[in-house]
Amino acid sequence: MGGYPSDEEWHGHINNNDRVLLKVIRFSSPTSAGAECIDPDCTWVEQWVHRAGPREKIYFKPEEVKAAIVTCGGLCPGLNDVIRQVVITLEIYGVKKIVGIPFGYRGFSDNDLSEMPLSRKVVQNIHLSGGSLLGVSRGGPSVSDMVDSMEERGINMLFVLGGNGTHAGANAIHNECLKRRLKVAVVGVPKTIDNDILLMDKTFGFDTAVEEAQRAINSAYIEAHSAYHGIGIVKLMGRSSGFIAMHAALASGQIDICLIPEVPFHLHGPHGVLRHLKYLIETKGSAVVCLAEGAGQNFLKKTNATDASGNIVLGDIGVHIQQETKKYFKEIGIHADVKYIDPTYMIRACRANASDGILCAVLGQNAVHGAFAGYSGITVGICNTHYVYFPIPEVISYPRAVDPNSRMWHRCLTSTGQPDFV
Ligand SMILES: Nc1ncnc2c1ncn2[C@@H]1O[C@H](COP(=O)(O)OP(=O)(O)O)[C@@H](O)[C@H]1O
Ligand SMILES: O=P(O)(O)OC[C@H]1O[C@](O)(COP(=O)(O)O)[C@@H](O)[C@@H]1O
Ligand SMILES: [Mg+2]
Repeated sequence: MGGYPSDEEWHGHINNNDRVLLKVIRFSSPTSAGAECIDPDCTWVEQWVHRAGPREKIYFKPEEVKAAIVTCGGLCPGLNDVIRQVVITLEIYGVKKIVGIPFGYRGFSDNDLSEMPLSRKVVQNIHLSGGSLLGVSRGGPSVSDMVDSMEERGINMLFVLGGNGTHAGANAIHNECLKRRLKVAVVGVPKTIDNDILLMDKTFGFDTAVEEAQRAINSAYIEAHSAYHGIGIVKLMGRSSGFIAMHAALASGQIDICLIPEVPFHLHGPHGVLRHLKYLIETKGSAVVCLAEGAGQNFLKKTNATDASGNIVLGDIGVHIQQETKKYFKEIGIHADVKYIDPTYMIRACRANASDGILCAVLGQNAVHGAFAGYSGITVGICNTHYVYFPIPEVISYPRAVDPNSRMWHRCLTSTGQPDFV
């Protein structure tokens, strides 16, 4: 009757052969919306990944583990939640030596930066604020220098929180450890506010970003709607993919034009954005535009500048569209009150919302389970609502992008009512 089940009845461990399907729709025809078929019969191809979670047999003795956590790239809501959960889970396994590497990969080589001892006490409340307790950075030392540093410090478990670039680094560290025959587990937790990592339902921080983006959109809407012929332009993050812009446009229901890097558009001409803005001003009296920062880069002068990680430094498309809009309305002799909002760093610095908080907690726990299971060169994620381990190279082979033929983009177009701008 009730009570706690005995150990024999408590099936709390994940079997090493448990699998999660990558694709769960059996398309009946290549003409079905969103169909991905290898032949006209849409033959079923089973693709799967390992299920994440605690294993009965563990590969490391907790007392022999020195675990390190590093956070790299740009900020993203939820970094502290993941750090916190990794530390707490490591302690539950019995690990005593847990450290944070300060300021991303740079912390491995910069002698002025000492590692930060971590414990439940240190991390207990860190999720209550945004940012990263450990700090972040772009660029940093060579892979062999990082592995030298890990050897010197005796680190045999490394948890790497970051995006595509960070994961390329993590995979290179994993390969270097293999080459040196080091018994080290390198486990990633994908951090990308842009949601541009392949095969995952979503990455942590994305939900929060969309929620915060909506606030900026709402302000732009109120400004535009309250002004005579008001036009609000909101720039959102998304270097190469427009997920935040697309989702925020859909969520807010206040966007008339959504521009993303994946979908080319004209500004001028009969089918251009500006002509549609004129139509909106004439028919609705105001308009709100949201755009991902990587959209319309073809309109801006290329500088060939890169940041310390090698990412191309983008021009400000928001400012460009604001200027072109002002010029256009002046030329056609129609009054327009154009306001531009760039909330990007305000969005990125937020603490995670409840849904991301839960995702971060589960990912953090599963990262530790994965390392103890003996996996390395893997990253944790959510796939078709189940938590899984992905091989790193599979998820970073190219950045995930919005498919302009996808149902989600068409849902967004239905919501905004915008035409094609080409
Ligand atoms: N191809 C790569 N191989 C190894 N390390 C990389 C690679 N690309 C980026 N990095 C390193 O990963 C870290 C984060 O990369 P960055 O592109 O800034 O952010 P993100 O991981 O969010 O994409 C930086 O320290 C950078 O030097
Ligand atoms: O100003 P920073 O720190 O270079 O960050 C800006 C970039 O950060 C991003 O949000 C993505 O950062 P990550 O690649 O680190 O996830 C981009 O959309 C944006 O271009
Ligand atoms: Mg990157």
